[in-house]
Amino acid sequence: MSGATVRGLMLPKPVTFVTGNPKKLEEVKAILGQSIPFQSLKLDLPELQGEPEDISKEKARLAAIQVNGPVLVEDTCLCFNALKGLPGLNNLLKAYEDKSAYAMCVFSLALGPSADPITFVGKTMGKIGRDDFWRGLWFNHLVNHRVSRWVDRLRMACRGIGDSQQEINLWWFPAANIPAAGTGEATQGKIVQARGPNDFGWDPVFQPDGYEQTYAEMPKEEKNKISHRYRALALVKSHFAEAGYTFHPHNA
Ligand SMILES: O=c1nc[nH]c2c1ncn2[C@H]1C[C@H](O)[C@@H](COP(=O)(O)OP(=O)(O)OP(=O)(O)O)O1
Ligand SMILES: [Mg+2]
Repeated sequence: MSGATVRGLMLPKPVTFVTGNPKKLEEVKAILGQSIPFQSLKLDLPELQGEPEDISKEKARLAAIQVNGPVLVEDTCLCFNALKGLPGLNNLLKAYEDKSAYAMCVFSLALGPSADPITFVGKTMGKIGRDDFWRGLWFNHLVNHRVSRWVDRLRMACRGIGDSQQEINLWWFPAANIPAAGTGEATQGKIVQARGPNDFGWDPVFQPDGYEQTYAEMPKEEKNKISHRYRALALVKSHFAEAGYTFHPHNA
């Protein structure tokens, strides 16, 4: 977390949580409850290349300009510990053995269009797939010319389902540039057996430590008690409690 905190600062209006993802919004509502007054807005913000914290901050800057007021945004990724750096053959083979991973959520709060965003990071450790569910590596040679340029952390996204309803395609993308499905810009993919409802990203393939269930198999309330999003929002809440922001009475 960075940036000076001014106690009791009056914000011109309630915070706007900006996202294009309705499932995220659902969770943020459930986790925040009445603790922070916020409204939501669906905007498709461009995601620039870089480290997750920088991507998140940049999203906040762009959102605060559009909203012209205080905004909260988040950027989420699922990261394989074995895939630090590029998923070359060696790292992919390592990932076959070491399925440990973490889900990470980076919230950024920008108090206004010219404010420096403050970030809050939450991580939940776990693993991807389970030995008996692991279907093997799937090398796909849509290798992208950009990968050689971007020796950068890769992000994983989930694009639809595999050959059967029970399988999930996970793809690695350079940095933040997760393209629309079917544009052929992925680097490599993997097929993992899905467990649980398949309606929110990689939830059916991420199993948090200490659980036998994937996020998707857990009751929503349970995920919301241990998730990367929950942990990041706990920091956002304490920031609001410490800062004691007030809201302009005419716009609240
Ligand atoms: O708790 C989660 N459980 C499972 N999957 C998740 C979760 N949270 C994000 N995801 C997925 C959505 C997207 O495929 C990727 C990150 O994308 P990310 O850019 O952060 O979100 P987004 O583009 O869907 O919405 P936004 O408008 O807030 O940027 O991971
Ligand atoms: Mg996005």
